[in-house]
Amino acid sequence: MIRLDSLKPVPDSLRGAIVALGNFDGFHLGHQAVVGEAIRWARAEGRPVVVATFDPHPVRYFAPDAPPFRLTTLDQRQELFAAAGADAMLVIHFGAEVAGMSALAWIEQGLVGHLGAVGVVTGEDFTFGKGRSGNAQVLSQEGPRFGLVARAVGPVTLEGEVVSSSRIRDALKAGDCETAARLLTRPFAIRGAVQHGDKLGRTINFPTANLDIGNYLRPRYGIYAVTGRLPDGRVVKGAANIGIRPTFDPPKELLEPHFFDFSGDLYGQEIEVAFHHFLRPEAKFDGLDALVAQMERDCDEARRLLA
Ligand SMILES: Cc1cc2nc3c(=O)[nH]c(=O)nc-3n(C[C@H](O)[C@H](O)[C@H](O)COP(=O)(O)O)c2cc1C
Ligand SMILES: Nc1ncnc2c1ncn2[C@@H]1O[C@H](COP(=O)(O)OP(=O)(O)O)[C@@H](O)[C@H]1O
Repeated sequence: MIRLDSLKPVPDSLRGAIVALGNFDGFHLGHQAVVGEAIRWARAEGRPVVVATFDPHPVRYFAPDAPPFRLTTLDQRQELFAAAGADAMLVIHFGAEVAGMSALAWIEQGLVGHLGAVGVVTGEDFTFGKGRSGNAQVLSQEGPRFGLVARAVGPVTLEGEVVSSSRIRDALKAGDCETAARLLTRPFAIRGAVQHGDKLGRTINFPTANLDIGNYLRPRYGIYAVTGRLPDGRVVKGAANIGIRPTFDPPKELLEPHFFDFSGDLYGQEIEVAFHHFLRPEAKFDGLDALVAQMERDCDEARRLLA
């Protein structure tokens, strides 16, 4: 799949596209409905489909000190959009220039001028442009002057409530991976390169692949039943600690999965850890024996839950 950059020209083959405009972090059920509508429309007219996303997230620009909240990285989003059937992902670099563009400039210069789009799909509540003055109604009123047709997709509900990124974040902050997975249609997963740690895990027979949590939303700290996707595509089961490992000094924020029935060198390799079930909060243990005994119970429980 092609990755387009809002600062670079768009290849001719992608002009005349139907664009799904949004942020689509998480690519939850609601996002899937917007992108799905763009894909059906494009297929019917034999046009390419471009899915837009922002980097950094506009909230990061307006509130630089807000705690991390991302549900996916750009790479994860690109794979999800590709699997849904999109032809390209457009990364809109969100800075002072984009933040200051009027809704009309978004339409005329961005969607039509830069991208050459002929159709745009958004969620009914999506806003864009300076002062959030742009929305689905503005797109359908002003777009046709520039040859752009707009469609809006209504909210998707699940279990009686609208699906939203904040609902997913709230679930994850409460350790409720199961709800998050239903709204996302897949488990929340953190991807990263395995780093070197204290080399203590192997001495207690629980090696853990250490990952930085980066800009991801922090799920409730604690121990989880997880699966890991390894670089060769293999999926392995495991138990992971996410948090500051209070038994150890100094405390350090990490995601540390121990995979069952696996041995191998993962250092420097990119893996993805999916969160399936919360087991317990992190605890501070008096000594390694007590910690190891608890880790054995955690692994038993994780195996049972993942069976
Ligand atoms: C399933 C599991 C549960 C763990 N629970 C805790 C815990 O409750 N408290 C804690 O301080 N460390 C806990 N740890 C230990 C640390 O995450 C990690 O294994 C230890 O710091 C050794 O790390 P190393 O990879 O840097 O050698 C747990 C690890 C695993 C795999
Ligand atoms: N079953 C396993 N689960 C996780 N990592 C494993 C496993 N077996 C081997 N490893 C390797 O061992 C490393 C972790 O060993 P550990 O002693 O905890 O060292 P560190 O402190 O550097 O993380 C991982 O990064 C990975 O390369």
